[in-house]
Amino acid sequence: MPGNSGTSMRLLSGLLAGQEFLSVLTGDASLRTRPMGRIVQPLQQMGASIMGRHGDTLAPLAIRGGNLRPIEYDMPVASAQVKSCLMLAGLSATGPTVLHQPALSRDHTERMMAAMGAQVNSDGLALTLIPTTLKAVDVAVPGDISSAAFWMVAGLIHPNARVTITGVGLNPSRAGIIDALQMMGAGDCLRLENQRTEGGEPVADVVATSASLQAIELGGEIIPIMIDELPVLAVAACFARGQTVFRDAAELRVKESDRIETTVSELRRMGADIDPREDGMVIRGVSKLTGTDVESHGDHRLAMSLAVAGLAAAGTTTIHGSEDASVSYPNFWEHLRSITNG
Ligand SMILES: O=C(O)C1=C[C@@H](OP(=O)(O)O)[C@@H](O)[C@H](O)C1
Ligand SMILES: C=C(OP(=O)(O)O)C(=O)O
Repeated sequence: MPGNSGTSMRLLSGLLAGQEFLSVLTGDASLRTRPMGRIVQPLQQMGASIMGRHGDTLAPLAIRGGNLRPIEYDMPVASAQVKSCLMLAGLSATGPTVLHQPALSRDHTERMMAAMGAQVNSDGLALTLIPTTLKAVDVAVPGDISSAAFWMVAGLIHPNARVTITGVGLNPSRAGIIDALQMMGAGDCLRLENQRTEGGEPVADVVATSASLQAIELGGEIIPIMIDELPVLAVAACFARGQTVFRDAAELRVKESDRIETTVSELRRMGADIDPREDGMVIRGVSKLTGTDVESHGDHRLAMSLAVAGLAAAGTTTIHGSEDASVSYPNFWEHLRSITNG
């Protein structure tokens, strides 16, 4: 079955651009609509031969790599996927790769490559990678904060909840959701316990209990460090007092679904007062959501966000396409059952 991971396609393209053989990468209908020009164009500048549909901007991508030139590149989007793709290609270039980022995005690739012996220097928004052969290391992968975010929001918006999520990775380039929930007034209802460092990354247990949240305005540099959490934060905003605004988040339109349109349409079905904006959404808190039939639109994060909305809604919520959750969280429904059964 064709896959659905933009991250895999973009990172693999970077790796394959340095290999002297022909590769063809494709995916499901959603992945074949995701913008690939953002990686194809700089990889072509490095000398890789890449062809794709629609002027080399859409998969399937045919890549014949090898002999890459070093580039200095101004990244038009704050994307960790583009950055990681070019770093992987840069490993086999004939000189240093220099990237200028418009804003910081998650830095797991920088940390992991450095741990594997690569020379990676970050200076503000500029990043330089000197090509090296990586050495193998044992890696402890911390719990994924994007998956944990569903339980944080569930614990905060449910009227009678206490949820503990153990071993959550809190890398500062990923932890925007904690800051956003604190700005919404979560306070002691969202606590970090047993803070420690594992595998070079900050980790803690996160405890979320029922809270009274207030609206916030969110935009600018926090957006790339919590981009995948915006759909579930929209659910939290439905239960907050006042009007929440997300801006500078147009990237949501080019994820597995157009997450601005799909989050708005599905939460509206449940009674949310939510409007789309070109680069975000506006959500006014309501006293309750009501369970009904909703649709995942082939998007794992939407399926799981709707489950969280359903937990706090009155009546039954039926999520069509609930199996999509397995794209990033195969045990999601099992974990949901275990927290609801106490
Ligand atoms: O590097 C990654 O693994 C990811 C980066 C983000 O994409 P962008 O950095 O392109 O926004 C995020 O949305 C995606 O789910 C995973
Ligand atoms: C992993 C995700 O997406 P992608 O398909 O971009 O890898 C995501 O949306 O959380």
